[in-house]
Amino acid sequence: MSKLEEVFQNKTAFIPFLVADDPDFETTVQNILTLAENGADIVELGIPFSDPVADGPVIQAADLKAFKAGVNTNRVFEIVEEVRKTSDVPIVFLTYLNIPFKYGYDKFCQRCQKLNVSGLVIPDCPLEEQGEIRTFADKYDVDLIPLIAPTSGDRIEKIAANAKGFIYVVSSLGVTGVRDDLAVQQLNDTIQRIRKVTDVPVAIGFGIHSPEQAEKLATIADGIIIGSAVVKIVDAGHEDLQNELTDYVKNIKEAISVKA
Ligand SMILES: O=P(O)(O)OC[C@@H](O)[C@@H](O)c1c[nH]c2ccccc12
Repeated sequence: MSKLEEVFQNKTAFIPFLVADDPDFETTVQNILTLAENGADIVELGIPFSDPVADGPVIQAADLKAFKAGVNTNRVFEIVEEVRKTSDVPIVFLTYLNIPFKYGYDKFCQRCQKLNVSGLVIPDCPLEEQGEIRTFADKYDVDLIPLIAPTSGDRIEKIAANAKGFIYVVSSLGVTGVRDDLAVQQLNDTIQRIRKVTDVPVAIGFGIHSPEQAEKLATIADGIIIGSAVVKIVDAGHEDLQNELTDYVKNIKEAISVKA
């Protein structure tokens, strides 16, 4: 069982998402630590990319802030390095394929291993195109987290059977961002198909923001991923940001712990 898979043992994992360097280096480090200390089981850290095709307005705006702050891949690794001085919280990167490609797959995955970054979510890299990066991800024990979308159809079993770490089930079509109407029954059907071919944990993301939604989804999934709603709190930039994040994580954590 991979390190990430172990995180899901006996609990529903909460996986909040942040954009690295939004709005700056220090705040990102502090935000990760606050999320970790108050219940985040895995932190998904986005490496900003200039053409984030799967991202909605909230995350795109956060990416722009990070670019203004001067973000680049090395700096994202330095953020993790800083976090590692005080925290072992599991971290996965969300990034588009061009970022590790330009950095060099070997060097990128090696640095992930060194900093204990356990997985990569790469929305523009379908299973069929993983070839090259997979060689290095395997070499350095970094899990490539596959995405399964409502459009995955016949490919669900094949994607699931090849998965390590966890499987990211995308709740709805379109781009990232808060939604009120999630098709729980349809998601459950997808998850049942996945469970027939693998024991790898399944986490749901896209559109989730409220404790009520999280609670409902926790009855069918092993993990809950929340991005835009967390990024919105960060980008409001209130002085008591750390308290706001703390309250948010605690509420979600509590909601998903009362699993039926
Ligand atoms: O923002 P949302 O709707 O809560 O969705 C999660 C999400 O932000 C995070 O996992 C993510 C950020 N960018 C992505 C691109 C593709 C898939 C997933 C993501």
